Amino acid sequence: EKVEITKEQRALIKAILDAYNRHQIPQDVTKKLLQEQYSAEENFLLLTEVATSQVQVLVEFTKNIPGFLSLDREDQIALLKGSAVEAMFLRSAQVLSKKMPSGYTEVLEERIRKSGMSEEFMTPMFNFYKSIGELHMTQDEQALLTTITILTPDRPYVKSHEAVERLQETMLDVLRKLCVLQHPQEPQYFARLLGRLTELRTLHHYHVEMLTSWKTNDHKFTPLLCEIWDVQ
Ligand SMILES: CC(C)c1onc(-c2c(Cl)cccc2Cl)c1COc1ccc2c(ccn2Cc2cccc(C(=O)O)c2)c1
Repeated sequence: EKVEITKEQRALIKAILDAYNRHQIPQDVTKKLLQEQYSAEENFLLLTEVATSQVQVLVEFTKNIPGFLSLDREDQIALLKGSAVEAMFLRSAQVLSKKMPSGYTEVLEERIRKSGMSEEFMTPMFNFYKSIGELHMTQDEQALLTTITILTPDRPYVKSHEAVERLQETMLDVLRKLCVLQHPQEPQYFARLLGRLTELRTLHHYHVEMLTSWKTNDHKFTPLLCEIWDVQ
């Protein structure tokens, strides 16, 4: 049947895309990534700074998702805590799969590879980066997929499951239409995007172990990361 995006859905896409593009990591953080010397300690410190800055960017983005601020306050926190890692894996995949002229992505990738993370997490992480890169998502698809990840109703401690589900379904409907209209030659494209969300959950589980192994090697996190990731 003829798929068409309504006026309201176009407004929704615009609001989310504007929010997604407005929030970038501050220049001084990304400049450091290019300039500082290489060592496991320095790489870990820089990535901690990037992650902390990314969480702040994520909070601002989430506040601009239409309907999010109308959710129960405690549910807003539960959704942010539950989705932060997945949203950051998605964001890092989107950034790393873009070949930047400054050689920025290579530097970033190098620092991740040499940040004291064990091999067993490296492989699935870089496979994920590759699988996201192969999708060649448009900006609005990336922004909507991040929004859908944040609005996942079955995160721990979410009380009004239905309210979150309704909001997520609104976004899923828009993304489905976008995929049909923007990838007409790939009828399974939408399903492939949703398959990435499943992969994100696996990475989320790996991440909990990554944090534990960094903790045991006496690595320090910032207060914001400790709060959002329940690290003591
Ligand atoms: C605490 C720290 C060592 C850490 O623990 N787990 C991860 C971690 C890791 Cl190691 C991978 C994926 C997710 C997380 Cl939380 C990290 C490093 O976190 C990040 C977070 C975001 C990242 C990166 C790398 C790239 N990005 C995206 C990015 C970088 C620069 C600019 C912008 C932008 O939007 O302008 C976006 C690392």
